[in-house]
Amino acid sequence: MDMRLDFTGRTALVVGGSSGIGNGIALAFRTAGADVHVWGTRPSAADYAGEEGADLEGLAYDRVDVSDADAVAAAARGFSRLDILVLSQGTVLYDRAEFAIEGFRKVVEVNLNSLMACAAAFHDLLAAARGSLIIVSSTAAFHATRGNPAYNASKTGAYGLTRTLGQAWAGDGIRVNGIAPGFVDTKLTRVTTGNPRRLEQTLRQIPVGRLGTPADMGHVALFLASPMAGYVVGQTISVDGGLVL
Ligand SMILES: NC(=O)c1ccc[n+]([C@@H]2O[C@H](COP(=O)([O-])OP(=O)(O)OC[C@H]3O[C@@H](n4cnc5c(N)ncnc54)[C@H](O)[C@@H]3O)[C@@H](O)[C@H]2O)c1
Ligand SMILES: O=C(O)C(=O)C[C@H](O)[C@H](O)CO
Repeated sequence: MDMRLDFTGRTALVVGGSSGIGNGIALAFRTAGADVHVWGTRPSAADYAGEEGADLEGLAYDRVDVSDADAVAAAARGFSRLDILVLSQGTVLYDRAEFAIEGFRKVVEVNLNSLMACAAAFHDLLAAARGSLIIVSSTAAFHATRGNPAYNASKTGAYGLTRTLGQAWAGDGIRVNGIAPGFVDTKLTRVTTGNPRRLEQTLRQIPVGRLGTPADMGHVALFLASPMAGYVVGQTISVDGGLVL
């Protein structure tokens, strides 16, 4: 039985790893010994300095806009090996902006289309490494959150993509799985957590009675990428304190 969570000598890339959930996942792989790269949207790692939930110490940062598939392919050519790819990029629009087609397209581009761009760009390296791809969707894949048609549809799409790539690429040696976070305290959810009334309503819906943390997501990502999950394919694990129940 191989119960090690030791990723020494492995290379990981976490898209969106410079903040929030992606950062929690990147730090988990860093702690487990991996050589960790992160992609984000700001010009340099220094632009995240001092921001809550952004620890880039020891992580190799590059600015890559993953909604540009050519930029993704070009950046991927800079890698000679990749064992673990985590796709944690995401965005959401408020004030009904997702009901207008421009807003809808913008969100789908980042939350769904870019997943395929990244996965395709790294397929060959992941196959050569018999590696692992982890897609971060959301419990919004399973229940509608008000006012976010593009967010919810893109997350349901991410869930479907995880199953489909899981099936299609298992034979290539790549295990594809997903994490569906519930409600995690990051800047994406500040609109809710920063409002005491909304925060209280949210907490009432979570059986364990607390928000999730990026570290909660990191622990599950380590498991999914490890040999302990060697027979887990195409699955999305809800990591939500019981929210979807
Ligand atoms: N916070 C939650 O409660 C929650 C719940 C469920 C799912 N999620 C999902 O988790 C993921 C991470 O979100 P988060 O909460 O950590 O928020 P976040 O805003 O901290 O993270 C989003 C990340 O995506 C990156 N990103 C956005 N657009 C990009 C682009 N065009 N190119 C490259 N990178 C881009 C950002 O740099 C950022 O690091 C998202 O997919 C989000 O939908 C979050
Ligand atoms: O993915 C989720 O469920 C989130 O919590 C992210 C968003 O903040 C929320 O869905 C928007 O209403």
